Amino acid sequence: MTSTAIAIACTGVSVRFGDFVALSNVGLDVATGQTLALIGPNGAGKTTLLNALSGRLALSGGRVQLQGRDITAEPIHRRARLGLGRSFQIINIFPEMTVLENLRLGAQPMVFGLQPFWRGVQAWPGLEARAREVAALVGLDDALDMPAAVLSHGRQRAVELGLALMSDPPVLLLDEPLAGVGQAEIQATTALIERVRQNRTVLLVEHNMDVVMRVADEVVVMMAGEILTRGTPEQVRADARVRRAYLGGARTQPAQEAAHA
Ligand SMILES: Nc1ncnc2c1ncn2[C@@H]1O[C@H](COP(=O)(O)OP(=O)(O)OP(=O)(O)O)[C@@H](O)[C@H]1O
Repeated sequence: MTSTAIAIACTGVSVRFGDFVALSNVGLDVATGQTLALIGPNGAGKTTLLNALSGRLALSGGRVQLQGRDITAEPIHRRARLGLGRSFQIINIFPEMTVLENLRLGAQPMVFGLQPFWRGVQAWPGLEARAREVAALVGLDDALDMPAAVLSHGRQRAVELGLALMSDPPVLLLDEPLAGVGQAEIQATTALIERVRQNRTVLLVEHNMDVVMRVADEVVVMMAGEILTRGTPEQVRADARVRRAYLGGARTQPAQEAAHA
């Protein structure tokens, strides 16, 4: 496999918060076009890994590569400009602004550095058309002028996803896109994730196993800041160590058992 066949990768990544080791020597690669799900008990380090990849956290050690290019030293906005998109576990939109206004803000990474900052994102010529295109993709074309606050939780999730899609990133990190979405909207939000993953590489953190099994090509299991195992959804589901990791809880299970099992 050439380096460009890997969309995003990290090697030897460690992250510490004071004395606490949140990630320990994590290596991961996601093939171009693949949807890889990252699962593991609470506190395993999944969000921390997304933060390490997207540049929100300083690494204590290790390297990150995007499409064959070392981006370890690049700040968040540069990574975004290079094609790395991100959505958040906690919905990160402006509730009082309309769907269209929110989506326009998602174009920021495309505009950043291309024109003087005082002209702002509103002056970008393709903005309106792109916002409408994305709204249609995420099923919000009927809600463009509504304030985000009046939408259901599932549709607010769609706005959040839409923001990340405005720059059409080839590589997308999704942090629990179903968090807080009620049972009635799980199907629609899952269908949206399936649509969004077409023609791009996705690294998805998700607790809903049915959804993981449905959308992921492969699954990586994390525990206590390390990678426990990786395999197809079926392989991971059948893995006794994975069941033990979940039953044992986040940081109560010794990492050594997993590593040497
Ligand atoms: N900024 C921080 N300062 C101190 N500790 C942190 C910080 N961020 C995360 N942690 C700790 O690092 C560990 C990993 O957290 P992380 O959020 O990455 O876990 P997670 O696998 O995403 O869990 P969840 O499934 O609950 O979202 C946890 O013990 C958490 O308390």
